[in-house]
Amino acid sequence: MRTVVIGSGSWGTALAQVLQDNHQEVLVYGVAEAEVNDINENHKNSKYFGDVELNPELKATTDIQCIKGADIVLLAVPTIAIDPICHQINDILDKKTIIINVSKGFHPETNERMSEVIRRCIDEDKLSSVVSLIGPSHAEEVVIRLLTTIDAISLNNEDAVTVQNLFSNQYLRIYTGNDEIGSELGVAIKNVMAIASGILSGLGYQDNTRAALITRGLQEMIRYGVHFGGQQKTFMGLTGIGDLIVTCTSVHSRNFEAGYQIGKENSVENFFKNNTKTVEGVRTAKIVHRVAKENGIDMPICEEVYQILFNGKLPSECAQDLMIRDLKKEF
Ligand SMILES: NC(=O)C1=CN([C@@H]2O[C@H](COP(=O)(O)OP(=O)(O)OC[C@H]3O[C@@H](n4cnc5c(N)ncnc54)[C@H](OP(=O)(O)O)[C@@H]3O)[C@@H](O)[C@H]2O)C=CC1
Ligand SMILES: O=C(CO)COP(=O)(O)O
Repeated sequence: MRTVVIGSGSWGTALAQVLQDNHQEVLVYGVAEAEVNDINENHKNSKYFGDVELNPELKATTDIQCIKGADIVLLAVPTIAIDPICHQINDILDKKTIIINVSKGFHPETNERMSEVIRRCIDEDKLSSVVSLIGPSHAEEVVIRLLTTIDAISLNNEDAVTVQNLFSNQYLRIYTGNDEIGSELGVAIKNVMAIASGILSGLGYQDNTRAALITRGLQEMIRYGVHFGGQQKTFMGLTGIGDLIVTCTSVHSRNFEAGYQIGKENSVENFFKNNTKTVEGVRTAKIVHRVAKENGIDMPICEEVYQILFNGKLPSECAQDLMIRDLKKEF
């Protein structure tokens, strides 16, 4: 099977290398010539991985026409680029293709999940199915082949199994699942929790606070996910608690890192002035705020993150406000 990975950033490069390690036919398409040249000539993607040596067989191109005839197209671009990229590739695809989504978040205007965006933008006769390859996985660790487990989630079990078999190896183990709603909502909302976790660390709170955040954050994810048709058990799996733990506790997480800076400075100003990284939780916080309000879903942690990011509320005040809410039963 021939796979094209769209996006020469961190996750696209790491996942393409998995396929190359598995001796599959794979090519990376990137818009950034510097990243493409770095992969082809130096066998590195220095912008994201410094001196890490990539599999020397891995190749990249800036020619989008390379998707012609591909059996699988893996989209490894930020959520904001999924809609335009799908429209662009829809004009080029010439046969039924499995589209793999790895992005975590929502469409910025329509609030759609990523699988919904892809199904809307790709013609039915060019789409076998959407498979979301998601779970607890920092590219920085996968690229150096540290043991990782994630899910291939799809409404089409056969395609999920195909993706499972293509990507699984000694360092990456793929499970399959079909709860698209629960899984995609879980991996999106955990980014907001990772920002919250970073903020709390930046403010100086320690282990007790982080455990509280992860546990109560999971309850918010379940409340939101079940409201929209996700299965509660999904949130106990890799795309729920698994991804929540890895992003709320890791120095690799850009969402955690953003939150840490905001907490440390007790202000969002410098983050918004200087950030150039993909921090998906920021847009997700805005969407969750809006959708939760419209649907009467209680999301106190997400709401405080929204107030910090978009309403100028002080992080220190938000942390205190969460503690002095009306007392209640845990479940
Ligand atoms: N990194 C990780 O560990 C993981 C990331 N993810 C998710 O994967 C998604 C992609 O993130 P990630 O790889 O980390 O992001 P990066 O910022 O590392 O890379 C994004 C890449 O997409 C490129 N890009 C942006 N817009 C377009 C476009 N319209 N067409 C083609 N390429 C484009 C960027 O190019 P340029 O450099 O020119 O901007 C860059 O090469 C996110 O939703 C993230 O949440 C999921 C799991 C793990
Ligand atoms: O989704 C991720 C790990 O599973 C990556 O997290 P960040 O986007 O916060 O870096």
